[in-house]
Amino acid sequence: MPHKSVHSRRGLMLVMSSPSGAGKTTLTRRLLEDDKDVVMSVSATTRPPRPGEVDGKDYYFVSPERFNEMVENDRLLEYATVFGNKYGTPREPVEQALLWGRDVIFDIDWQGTQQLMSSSKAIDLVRIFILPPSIASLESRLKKRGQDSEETIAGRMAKAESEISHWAEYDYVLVNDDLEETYADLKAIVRAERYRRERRPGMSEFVRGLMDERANREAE
Ligand SMILES: Nc1ncnc2c1ncn2[C@@H]1O[C@H](COP(=O)(O)OP(=O)(O)OP(=O)(O)O)[C@@H](O)[C@H]1O
Ligand SMILES: Nc1nc2c(ncn2[C@@H]2O[C@H](COP(=O)(O)O)[C@@H](O)[C@H]2O)c(=O)[nH]1
Repeated sequence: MPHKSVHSRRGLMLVMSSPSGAGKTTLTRRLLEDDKDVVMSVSATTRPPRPGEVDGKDYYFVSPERFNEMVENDRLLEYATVFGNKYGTPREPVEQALLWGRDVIFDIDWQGTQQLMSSSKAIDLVRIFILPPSIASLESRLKKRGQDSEETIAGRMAKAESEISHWAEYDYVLVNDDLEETYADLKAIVRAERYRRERRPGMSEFVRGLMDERANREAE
């Protein structure tokens, strides 16, 4: 049986971005249900909760004053203003999860992704951009979701083009037409990324073991 070092690996930072309504939350939730090695980075936000959203699970819903405090105390890995509200990634839970070799998934916008890229964490990042099959479907998904006012939906649709313009800054681009197909593609990406050589710190030790074994056999 191979030594356990062969299985040790650095956790991934799996970043999901898209225009609002393309489906990143849906895909993220499915992955979290299916794969116990993946944990969610729960963001802090000044936006009010949507019906059914739970504090501490979907977001940490905080006041603008509390958010500013988090920024000043360097408690956020990245933060940005999106659709008029502030959003940010609490630093400590992410660092803790990566230390334990878990993968962390982030539902953040392009500004946050750029900030993570310019930090020391860049080598751990896997950036995935989700596109809708059409602009009409984006709008109908936001309407069908039924959680935002018409005004909010109009605001998000108005920003869709500028969000989409960042697609080329990502490692992978998925067009979320058929949900089952997109989800299968997402799982394939995660599976492959876990095998990247630079994420497998135990591999050198394992290979040294193979060499030693070969030398020992030759000596016998
Ligand atoms: N492939 C799909 N086909 C049809 N509907 C979909 C598909 N993927 C997601 N949806 C639906 O579209 C709506 C928007 O999806 P979701 O909330 O995941 O988007 P989002 O990108 O996270 O948006 P936001 O940035 O506003 O949080 C949801 O009601 C979801 O069920
Ligand atoms: N830069 C960051 N962007 C974030 C974070 N959490 C969420 N988001 C992005 O905001 C919009 C709107 O989200 P919604 O829940 O109000 O629909 C969406 O693009 C998210 O990806 C964050 O911590 N940092």
